[in-house]
Amino acid sequence: MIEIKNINKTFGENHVLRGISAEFNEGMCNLIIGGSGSGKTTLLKCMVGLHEPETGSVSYDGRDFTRLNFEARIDVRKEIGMLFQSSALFDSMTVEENIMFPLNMFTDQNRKEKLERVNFCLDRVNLEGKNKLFPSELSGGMKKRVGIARAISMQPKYLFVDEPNSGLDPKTSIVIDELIKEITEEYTITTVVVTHDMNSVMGIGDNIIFLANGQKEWQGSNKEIAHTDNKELNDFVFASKFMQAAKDKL
Ligand SMILES: Nc1ncnc2c1ncn2[C@@H]1O[C@H](COP(=O)(O)OP(=O)(O)OP(=O)(O)O)[C@@H](O)[C@H]1O
Repeated sequence: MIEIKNINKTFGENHVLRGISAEFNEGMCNLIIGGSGSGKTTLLKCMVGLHEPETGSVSYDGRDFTRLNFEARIDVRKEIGMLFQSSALFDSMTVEENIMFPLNMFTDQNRKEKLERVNFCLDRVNLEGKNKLFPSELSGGMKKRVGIARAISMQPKYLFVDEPNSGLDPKTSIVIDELIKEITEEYTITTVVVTHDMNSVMGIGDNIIFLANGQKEWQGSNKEIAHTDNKELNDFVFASKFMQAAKDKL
């Protein structure tokens, strides 16, 4: 479980996060949603240490990341898998080399062991045999799957995913969402996903944190969201006539 308490983050005069507290549960897809500029990515970056919040704590199963020294932070980082926007694959490396990268960085496994892990992860995301392809030879959905394979290569306890569906068609988006959910449940990972995608919210939102005006406006599950009387959340999630009509039928 990851627990954040009273996170405040400013950029100059811009007070982006205002006292955010929340819990992110193990074996669940925990979603951070909110309008553009509401601070979703900033919160994600504060949680993994890419931004330092001015106040607050980020606790990984009882270990307060914000108060750990450099070496202790590296130990926690080794337990974190990340898939950030555009998959962030290294273009000059093959699929195999991309997935092996964290293993080269953080383990002393021999080449055979690393290759076995790469092949296991590739199988897991249904890309067996694609080892020698370069990112330029992959579709957007395949790139995301390679990103997921790399993110799980170190058998993470925590998985952070920023906009997994950006640039994907609706069908491929669902495949990626389902893969994230399966992996989360199968390996009991605490997964945190930043998303704009309302299909994702309704499909995999076990625990949803809604940000508005720099604050946590609402927290609940996809089952609860349809019956919320929170006006801001309602306006955000069911903004389109189509979504409103779908809600009315629930
Ligand atoms: N490194 C930075 N320096 C200065 N301001 C920043 C920085 N990163 C984010 N911001 C500001 O913080 C605010 C929140 O940005 P953030 O990217 O977290 O929002 P978001 O909810 O993820 O938006 P989107 O959905 O559009 O990606 C914005 O006003 C943005 O300009």
